[in-house]
This record gives sequence, structure tokens and C-alpha cells, in this order.
Amino acid sequence: MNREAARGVSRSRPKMGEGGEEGRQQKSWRSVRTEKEEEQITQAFVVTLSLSSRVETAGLGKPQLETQKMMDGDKPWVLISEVGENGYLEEVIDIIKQHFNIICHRDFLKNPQLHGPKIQALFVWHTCPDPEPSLLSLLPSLKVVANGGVGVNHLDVSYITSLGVKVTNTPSVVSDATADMAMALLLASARRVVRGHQIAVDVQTTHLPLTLMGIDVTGSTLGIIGMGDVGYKIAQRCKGFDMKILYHNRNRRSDEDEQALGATYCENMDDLLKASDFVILGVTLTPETTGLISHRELSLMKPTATLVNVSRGLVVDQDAVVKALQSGTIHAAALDVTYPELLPRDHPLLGLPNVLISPHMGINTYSTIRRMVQTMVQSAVAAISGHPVPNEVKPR
Ligand SMILES: O=C(O)C(=O)CO
Repeated sequence: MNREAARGVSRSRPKMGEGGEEGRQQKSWRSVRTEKEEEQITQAFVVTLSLSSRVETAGLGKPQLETQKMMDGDKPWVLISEVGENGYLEEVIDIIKQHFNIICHRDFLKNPQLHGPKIQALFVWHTCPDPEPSLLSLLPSLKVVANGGVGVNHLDVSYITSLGVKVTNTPSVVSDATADMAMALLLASARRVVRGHQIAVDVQTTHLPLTLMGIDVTGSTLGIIGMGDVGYKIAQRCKGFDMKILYHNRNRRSDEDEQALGATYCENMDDLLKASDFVILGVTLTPETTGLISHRELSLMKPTATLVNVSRGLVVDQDAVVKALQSGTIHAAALDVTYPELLPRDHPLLGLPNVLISPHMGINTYSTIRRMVQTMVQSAVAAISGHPVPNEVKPR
């Protein structure tokens, strides 16, 4: 699959900087405000932050609208893209506010000519549309695009850096949470936790589901494809489950790493696919890894095997996964990432009983998000002040 196709995930959503009726209609996933609230936020340099529906989901209160005047002349301005309909958590906003004046994308669009020239930093997430040249051209003072997350496949790094703008990401701080999520998916899929929950809460249920069988995790064979930081941490966790650990990676890890994990390197990915009870994908999405797992690879897997993906949806050929699950070529799939995200409600994956899907929430823990934003702020401040930039991403 080519790069354009790989970028198809963000294409399904409005691009940053896109105006027009179509763009506005597509933005219906963003939160809706009353007219009075709209009036409040049209003042120049007013920051409107809609608090996260995640906060509500977490039982911490309803999302609210907080409108603040922040005209601290000493602080540079950051344009923050909204994270889908979720907005930013309040405490995360507080971290940013210590160093920046903030304008959110929605308010920026109301008067880009006014706001654009003073913006020096742009904060984006993998859930956000790619900042298009049309947006970047409105930001003549931009010094840095700071991405929340390690994967930058949604950004055209070559183009952005060609403008003299630095790109940064947040490696390592995401690894533990993402590895935990891989374990959550693996365990929940193997032991059919979601189905069990459905049965337990079903008012019709009168008997314990003694025929609802899972598969063993302890003592099984795990194959990790992509042994970077996340893969390494998954292996650490699986060692505690007495799993036999195989891995495939561009570069073989050191002897010390292999010994510490009790992991065996498979130079040939096919060997790993044939031998594993669980295959976990932890690779970065690049042109080389796009469509890495397709019909042939799935056909090599055991019919009892489970595919777990915490990297990017486009690393697998999703149609091939649907077929493999329907035909029993593999036993199950547990996916934190898909394409697009979210899947259309009529997507065949959503109707399969042997699929567990979560909506790309690998990094969603409070401390992880906090550390990610701290990292973004640190990198952006360095870029703006002309210091060496931590976590700089160079074009490939
Ligand atoms: O770190 C990343 O790239 C993520 O996708 C976070 O979930």
C-alpha cells in the first residue's frame, strides 16, 4: 500500500485548516455549543477548552466549557488540535498553560489571519488530521509541531521540516501503557472476558456459562513482531506468564536483552507466525510495514492463534483478517487499532464473535497522558528557544 493509502485514516476526517460547508458538516463529531457560548469564544485571544468526555466516562464529572482570557505576553502561543470530540483533559491544559498561551483549532479557524502569525507551536495527536500545507501557510512563525505519541505516520515530516519547522514525538513515555493495553487485549480475548460480562449482566441469564471456554495464556508461545520499546515491555510482562517468547525485528536485540527476556530471535517472520499461539504487532507504521500481515501471513498462523495489534491498523490487511476470522484460518483477533478509526458501524469486523476491538486507547491513562504532554511542552519550548530539541523526529 502506498503512502497516500496509508494516510487514508486521516483523510476520512476533516483536515486541519479545512473550512467550507463540507468541512463543517464533517466536524459533527466535535462538541456542539449554544449560541451564547459561541459568542463568548469569538473574542480574539480567548481560549476555549472543552473538557474531555473521557472525564465524564471516568466518572469525574460532566464535560464543561471553560473560557479563559490568557494574554500573558511572555508566553509563546500554541495551537492545539482537538482530539476528536474529546478535547483535552483539564489537568493537561494546566501543564500547557504554564508555558504557553493556548488557542484551540476551532477558535483559530474563526480568524486565522489574526491568530496565525503569533503561533509558534502546534500540538497534534494521532487522532488528529494531518496539518495541511494550507494550515501551515497560515503559521509563518511556526517553530515546532509536537506530536503526542510515538507514531508520526499521520504527519508529512519531510514537508513540515522543509519549512524549517521541527517535528517531535513522545517515545518511551507511551511504552508501559501500550504494553499494558496489549496484555489487556490478549487476556480479555483469550479468556472471553467481554462475552462473559455480557452474559453476567444479561437479565435472561440463569445459569453459569460453563461452556464458555477460553484458551490458555500461561505457558503458551508468544510471537512479538516489532521489538522496540513497546515490544520489549510486552515481552517482560509475558515472561511473568511463563510464555515462550519469540520475536522478529529489523535489528536483533543484544544478548543481554534476549537473556533477560528469555526471548528467541526469529530472523524469518514466517517461523514466528507458524509457531505462535499469540502474535502481537508492535511495529511502527512505515511504507515497509504497511500491509505486513496479509493473507499469506495469516495462513501461516495456527488455527488456534490470536492476532493482537497495538501498533497501527494499516500494518494488517484488514480484509484479509476478516476472511481469516470468518474461515477459521485463525482463532481470534484483538485490535486496539484499525483503519479507519473508528470503523464504520457496518464494518464486517464489528459483527464477528471472535474479535475484540478497542478504540485506539493504548496510551489512555492519566499519568501517561500527563507525561506525554510534559514531553511535548519540553520539546516545544526547546525548539522555540533555539536549544537542542529532545525527541526530534527527522524525515526518513
Ligand atoms: O504512541 C502512539 O503512537 C500511539 O498510537 C499512542 O496510542
